[in-house]
Amino acid sequence: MNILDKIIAHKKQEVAQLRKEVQIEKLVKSPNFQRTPLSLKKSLLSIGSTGIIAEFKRQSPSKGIINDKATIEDVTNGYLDAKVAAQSILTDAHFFGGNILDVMKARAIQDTTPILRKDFIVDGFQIVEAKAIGADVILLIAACLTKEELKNYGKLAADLGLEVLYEVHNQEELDKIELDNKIIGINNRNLKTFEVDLEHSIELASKIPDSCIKVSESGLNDPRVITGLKEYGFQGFLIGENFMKTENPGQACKEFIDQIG
Ligand SMILES: O=C(O)c1ccccc1NCC(=O)[C@H](O)[C@H](O)COP(=O)(O)O
Repeated sequence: MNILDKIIAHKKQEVAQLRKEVQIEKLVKSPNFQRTPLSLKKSLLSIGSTGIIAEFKRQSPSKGIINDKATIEDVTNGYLDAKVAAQSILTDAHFFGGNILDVMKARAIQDTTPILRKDFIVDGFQIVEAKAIGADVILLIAACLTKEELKNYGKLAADLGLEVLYEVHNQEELDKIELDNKIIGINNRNLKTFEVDLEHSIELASKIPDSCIKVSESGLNDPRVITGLKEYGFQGFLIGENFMKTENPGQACKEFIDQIG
C-alpha cells in the first residue's frame, strides 16, 4: 500500500468515527456557519496580489517533523504581515500533526485573508465541518476521488459558499475535473512516491483553460521559480516547508515575497 492509500484508509475510519460522535446539526449551528466565506479567487486575481498561499505544516510523511515549536497565532500574524494571498492550514492529525483547532484559532485572529482547510476530503461531513470551523476553501484531491465524488463534493462546497482548490498531479487526474472557472492546483509532489518535479506544473499548465486559475503546489523554495511560473500563467503558489522549516515562518515568507521579481 502506498502512503496516499494509507492516508485515505485511515481518514475514512477517522471520519466514520467522527460521524458517530458529532451531529451535523450541531456543526450547522456554529457561529462560523453564518459568516460569508472569503474568496480565494478574488484574492489571487486582485491587483498586486502576491499569489502566495502560505501553509501551516508541522510535519509530513515525506519530511517528518518540520516545525513543532511555531504557534498558529504567530505564524498567522507573520503570514498576514507578509501579505499572503491566503493561508493553508493542514488539519490532518495522524500524518501531519494538524487539527481543526488551528483553523479556528487562525480564523479568530483574522477575517481578511482566505483560509484553505487542507485535508484529505473523503466525505461530505468534512466539508460541512470546514465551514463550521471558519474555513473559506477546501481541497479536493483528484488522485483519491472519483469523477462523481469530485463533482458532488464540489457542488456541496459551492452550496455552502465555500470555494474548492482541485488538486491534480497528471493528465489522467485533470481529466476527472470539469474545467470551467475552477481553481486548479498542480501538485509537483507525487503523493505516492514523494518525488517532487516542477515539470508537472509546466507540462499541465497548457492543458488548463484560461477560465481557470492555476496554482502550483509543493517544492517551491526559490523566488525566481515563482517569477518563472508566472510566465506559464500561474497566479497562485502554495508553499509550506520552505517557510515552516525556519524559526520564524512569517519572516521567511516576508523575505521570500520581497524577492519575487
Ligand atoms: O508533504 C507531504 O509529504 C505529503 C505527503 C503525502 C500527501 C500530501 C503531502 N503534502 C501535502 C501538500 O500538498 C503540501 O503540504 C503542500 O503542497 C506544500 O508543499 P511544500 O511547500 O513542499 O511543503
